[in-house]
Order: sequence, then C-alpha cells, then structure tokens
Amino acid sequence: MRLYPFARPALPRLALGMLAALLAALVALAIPQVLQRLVDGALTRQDASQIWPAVIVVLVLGVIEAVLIALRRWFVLGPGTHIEARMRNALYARLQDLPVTFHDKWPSGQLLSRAVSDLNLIRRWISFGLVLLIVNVVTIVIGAMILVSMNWILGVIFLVCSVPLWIVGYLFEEKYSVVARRSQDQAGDLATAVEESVHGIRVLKAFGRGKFALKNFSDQAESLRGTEIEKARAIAGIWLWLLMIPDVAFALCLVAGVWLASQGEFSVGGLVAFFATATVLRWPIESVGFLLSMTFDARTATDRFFDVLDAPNAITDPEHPVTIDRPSGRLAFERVHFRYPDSPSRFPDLLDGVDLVLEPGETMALVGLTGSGKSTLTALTTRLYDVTEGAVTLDGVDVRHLGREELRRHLSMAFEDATLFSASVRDNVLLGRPEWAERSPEADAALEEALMVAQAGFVHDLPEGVDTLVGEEGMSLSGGQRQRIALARAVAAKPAVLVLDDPLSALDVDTESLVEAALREVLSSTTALIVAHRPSTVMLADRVALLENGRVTAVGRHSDLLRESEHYKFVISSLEDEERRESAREEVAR
Ligand SMILES: Nc1ncnc2c1ncn2[C@@H]1O[C@H](COP(=O)(O)OP(=O)(O)OP(=O)(O)O)[C@@H](O)[C@H]1O
Repeated sequence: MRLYPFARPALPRLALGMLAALLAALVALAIPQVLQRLVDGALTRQDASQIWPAVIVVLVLGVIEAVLIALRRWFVLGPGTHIEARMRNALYARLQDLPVTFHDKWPSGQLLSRAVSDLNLIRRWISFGLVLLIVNVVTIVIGAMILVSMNWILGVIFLVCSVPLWIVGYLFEEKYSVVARRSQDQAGDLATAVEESVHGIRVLKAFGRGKFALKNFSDQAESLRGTEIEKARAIAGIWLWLLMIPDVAFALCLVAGVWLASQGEFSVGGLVAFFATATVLRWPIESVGFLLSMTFDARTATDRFFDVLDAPNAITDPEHPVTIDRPSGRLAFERVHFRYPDSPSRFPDLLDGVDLVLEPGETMALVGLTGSGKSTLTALTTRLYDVTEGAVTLDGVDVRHLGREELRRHLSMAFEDATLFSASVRDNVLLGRPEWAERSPEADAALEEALMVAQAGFVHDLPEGVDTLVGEEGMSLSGGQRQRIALARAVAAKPAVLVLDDPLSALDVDTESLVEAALREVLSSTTALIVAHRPSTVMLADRVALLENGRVTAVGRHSDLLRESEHYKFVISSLEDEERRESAREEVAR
C-alpha cells in the first residue's frame, strides 16, 4: 500500500498486463475442456474425423495464450521501470532534504545499496512477481473450482493435498524475511566498505594497509556469502515441498480417478481433462514459492527504502517562512547552546551560551583551540545543524523562520573540505546561483570576478578552461586548487553573509596571502565570519572572537585582545608556531 503513490501513474498499464495474464490463464484452463470433448467425442462415435475441429480450436487457443503472455510482458515491463525511477527520485530528494545529523549516522554504502539494489528488487517484483502472484492465485482458485465441478471427490483430494503448501509458505516467510533483511543490510555494509576504500585509496596505499583493507572486505563478503547460502538453503527447502506436494496430490488423484472411471462415474475424456487442468495448475502452485520469496525480498527492500523516507527530519522549512528582501547582513548568536544528538548526556553542551553579534559589513575572525567548536558554530548559521537552545538570527530574524533556500541565498559558506562535483569548473563555481546556469555576460563577469578573488586563474590553463570537467569524473586537482574553486563558489553567490570555515588551509603561505589580499575587497562589502587557523587570516578581520570551553570569552580588535587575554595570546602564538613550521616545510619542499 505504501508503494501505491509511486505506482499510481503506472496502474493502467499494470492493470492491462494483469488482464492479459488473467485471460491467458483462462485460455489455458479452457484447453482441457476442449480436450475432454475431443476425447469423449472421438471415443464414443469411433470417428477419427471428429478430431479436427477440436484440434484447430486447441491450436488457436494455444496461439491466443502465447500472444496474451507476450502482451502481459510488454505491458508490465514499463511500469516497473517507471516506479523504480519515481522511487529513486524520491529517495534522492529525501537525501538532499535530510539533515546533516542523518548523514553523520548513515554509512554511504547503505544509502547506495538502497538506491540501486533495493530499488532493483522492487522493480523486478512489480514487473514480474506482483502480476504473476495475483494471476497465479486467481488461476489456482478458478482451477480449483473447475476441478471440484468436474468431480468433487477428486477436486477435494487435490485441494486438501495443496493445503500443506500454504502452511509451508507461511513458515517460509517467517524464516526467509529475517535472512533477506540481513542479506540486504550486509550488501549495504559491503558497498560502504568499497566506497570507503576507494575514497581512501591514497591513505591505504601510503600506509601499506591494502592487505588489511582486503582482509576486512573479504570478511564482510564472507558474511554476506554465508547469509546468501542460508537464503539459498531456505529457497531450496521450500522448492522441495513445492515440487513434492503436488506430486503426492497427483498420485492420489490418479488412483482415485482410475477407480472412479472403472466404476463408470467418470468418462475417460473427463479424466484426461481433470489431469490436464491439474497440470495447468501445477506451475502456478509451484511458482508461489519463488514468487513469495521475491515478494519478501521486495518487502524488505521496501522497508529499507522507507527507513530513509521516514527518517525524522528536524530541520525543515517553517510553515509560514519569513522573507528578507535585502538583508543588511547583521548576524547574531543569541545565548546559543548546542550538543550533537549522540553526545553522552553527562557531557556539557559543546556550545554553552554563545553570545556574539556581527554588525552589517563587519568581518569577524573566530579563533580557539582545536576542538573548541568553531566549525560547529559556523555550521549553525546555515542550519546544517539547529541550535539546541537560543537562536542564530539574520537581520533579527531567527534563521529557523526563513525558508532554507532563502537562507542559503543570503548566506553562503566555504569549508575546509572543498568538495567539487563532477561538472565543469564554471558549474561548480556558479552552483549557488542557478539563475546563471545559462551563459550570459553577467554570469561570465561574476565567474571571472569570483575566480580572481580566489586566485583561481589557473583554471584558464586547464585543457578546456572553465568548461573543464572536475570532480570525481574529471580532472584531478590539487587540494589547494580545489579549495580555491570552492572559495570562488562561496564568493560568486554574492551573499549578504559569507561564512568561511578555514577554506585556505591547503594553500601555501604565499598563495594564501594573495587570496587574502583579493578577499579584502569582497569582505568590505559583506558580513563575514571566518574561522582562522593562521595569524594572517586574523589580520583580515575587524574584530576577533575567542571561543573557549563552549563560550565566547573575548571579542575585540586583535591588538586589544593580545594585551587583555592570556588565553588569546596563547592561541595566537600556537597559530604562529604552526605557520612557522608550515613555512619551513614549504621552504624545504621548494
Ligand atoms: N558530526 C559530529 N558529531 C558528533 N560530534 C562532533 C561532530 N563534529 C564534531 N564533533 C565534535 O565536536 C567538537 C568540536 O568540533 P569542531 O569541529 O566544531 O571544532 P573546531 O574548533 O572547529 O576544531 P578544529 O580547529 O580542529 O577544526 C569535537 O570534540 C568533535 O569531536
């Protein structure tokens, strides 16, 4: 029933497929009736020429049945792929919508296996299993009625012998669905392992841990293999019963049928028709087993799909979003408390009442020891996480009261981890401005300006300039080059507030100072919050905020803080030490 919304547009074709399948089943059931007339007619009249009209009817019915089966296949293939595509789009949209807290917890392989193999199972079930299951059950019911009407004793024997099939099917379901769930979860873990090792291939190679990763992977593959064997055993077991039970039913019916015929209660043609009908029913009865296993696989896959669709999403758009046409860029943290959802309750809040105001146009640097919560604080501005208490406001409006799209138009962010998508440099830089997806002089000018600020002129020397494909499928770029493109992306969005979470860390000291010089102009016209890991970044700021034990303990001009705060002096001197070490490393490298 939960698949119904995805299946609705495809229902007419599914219904036509089902109709074709039902007609094919009825035709198959009609053939034995013709056979009965054929046999009885030929025997009673002892006239061989009586056989031809019946033979022609049987042949025509056979052709009609074949055409109907072909039509069934043709009708049902399309709906399966459509439903799969709709579900995949829904899953993708949901993944985009779900908060970072969800992605922190869910391994990417589990999501990948849901998007690929689980949906594949559902498609195969819709295109094949669902229709056949319904049609086969209907065929069995109609066939059983025909059998009982032909001879109620034989019919009842046949049906009573089929009852154990349903019991076996029920017991099978109980066992199989648990194993199927385990197998699909393990396939997800395996996908995660592949994804992680492909992503981390450089680290694995550098540390010579390829063999360790392989061992880890083969252990997981072995567990999956074990579960698959368990699954195959369960299926083999049910097949044994499914093949054996109809055989017993046939044997009993044969004995009873021959005896009844010898008593004159049954014509020879009737006996032939009875067994021909029972033979037509044999495949539907036998196939119930694997159709059930397909159904349970698909049900597990559906459960796994809805695990993601039903995952709670605390970060949503408000029902009645507030809009700010032209924000001045006043950004404020008002008594902000924050803890990560899975942090133990005995731990204090990571951010413990942060009060901080950035006036419009102001550049503020955020400094603090490692792990003090600087990145976390910046993440609250774009609602990657929501505050636990207090509020982050833009122009006095709680960011939770703005639509998320509007918020991200007003406020853009560059991260230390510069992710580039498999697209051209141009599309990567203009990601935050969808209205510039088409080339225009305005878009080109903004692109060039952003590249210039980020000192990313190197992109013009790439094989196809700004149209060069980068990201996983494209050209490999250095960490510093990627960071500059990511910085250009944040700048090109021309936001009212720019949040930079240490986006220059991969640049050498010289390039960094060039970028900082170019950034100055951008920063003069926008509010900016910059996580600073180098003293030179601190120099870009009008004021500096010091984060310590989850609180902002000092805010002011760099020179004032150096005089007033021992902790600030300590943090800055450790940044200077780090910068000196880095310069020395670069010097040696040169
Ligand atoms: N997604 C997360 N889930 C749970 N805890 C997290 C998560 N991200 C960070 N933390 C924890 O929050 C604390 C602060 O991390 P954060 O990255 O904000 O610090 P930071 O000041 O930016 O550090 P650095 O200067 O090293 O980048 C750390 O103890 C970290 O372990």
